[in-house]
Amino acid sequence: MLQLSDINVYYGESHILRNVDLSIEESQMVCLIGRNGVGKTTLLKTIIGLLKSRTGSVDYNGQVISQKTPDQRARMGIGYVPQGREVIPRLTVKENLLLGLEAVVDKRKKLEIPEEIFNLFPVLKKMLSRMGGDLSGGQQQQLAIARALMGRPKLLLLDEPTEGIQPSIILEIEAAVRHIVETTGISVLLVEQHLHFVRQADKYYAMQKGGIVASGPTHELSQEVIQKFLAV
Ligand SMILES: Nc1ncnc2c1ncn2[C@@H]1O[C@H](COP(=O)(O)OP(=O)(O)OP(=O)(O)O)[C@@H](O)[C@H]1O
Repeated sequence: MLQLSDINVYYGESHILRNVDLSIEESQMVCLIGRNGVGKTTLLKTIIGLLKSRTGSVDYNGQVISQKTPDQRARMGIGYVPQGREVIPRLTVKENLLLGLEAVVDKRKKLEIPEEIFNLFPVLKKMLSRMGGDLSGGQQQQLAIARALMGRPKLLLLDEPTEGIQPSIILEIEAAVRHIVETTGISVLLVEQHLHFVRQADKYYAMQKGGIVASGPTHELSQEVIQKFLAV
């Protein structure tokens, strides 16, 4: 469903991503690991079209999308939950969720929240009229993922969804993401530092200095790779 080939990305003259090849299949959960500053967020931003690659191509569902804008890519089904979540603090939970409908192309779309969203994140149902900014970090993360799902993505990109979140909520988010992959056919590309969450993925890619230096099924993650590329 997604194929990156020979991706090279620069910030000005700084060469950030180097010859990156990466692929994700339908209904697959893939995890990207690596230390701070190696280029993981840059890679996600390249997939959604916020950054352009100088070489290579981004193929999505059999189509080259390298020239498509971020909003076109969102409408094609690429959902993105940025690091830091970007919940709108002065909108209610409901209003934040409805914003996710922007990515839906169907003109008959209804301004309502499907029950599946609340099955995944029950806490949101009780909080619909609360301001986004009044939610805890963990609740905001759940809201941010739910908002992305409102856009009915086929591929969901999650940038460090457990950063700064308490352990019990991390487990809830993990379970919800795994459930999404298993029941909806959505593919997930996850940037993550927690080993337990990483292990939920089917496949991993490890990055160092802007390049992919190791990859494979997560059940084959060696102690050496874990120590080299993960904080925990
Ligand atoms: N807007 C920018 N302008 C210039 N350089 C940038 C910019 N954003 C990031 N960088 C640099 O690009 C490199 C990769 O950053 P990136 O955010 O992709 O790393 P990361 O692996 O996601 O790290 P983290 O886990 O800390 O978010 C870093 O050296 C960073 O300093």
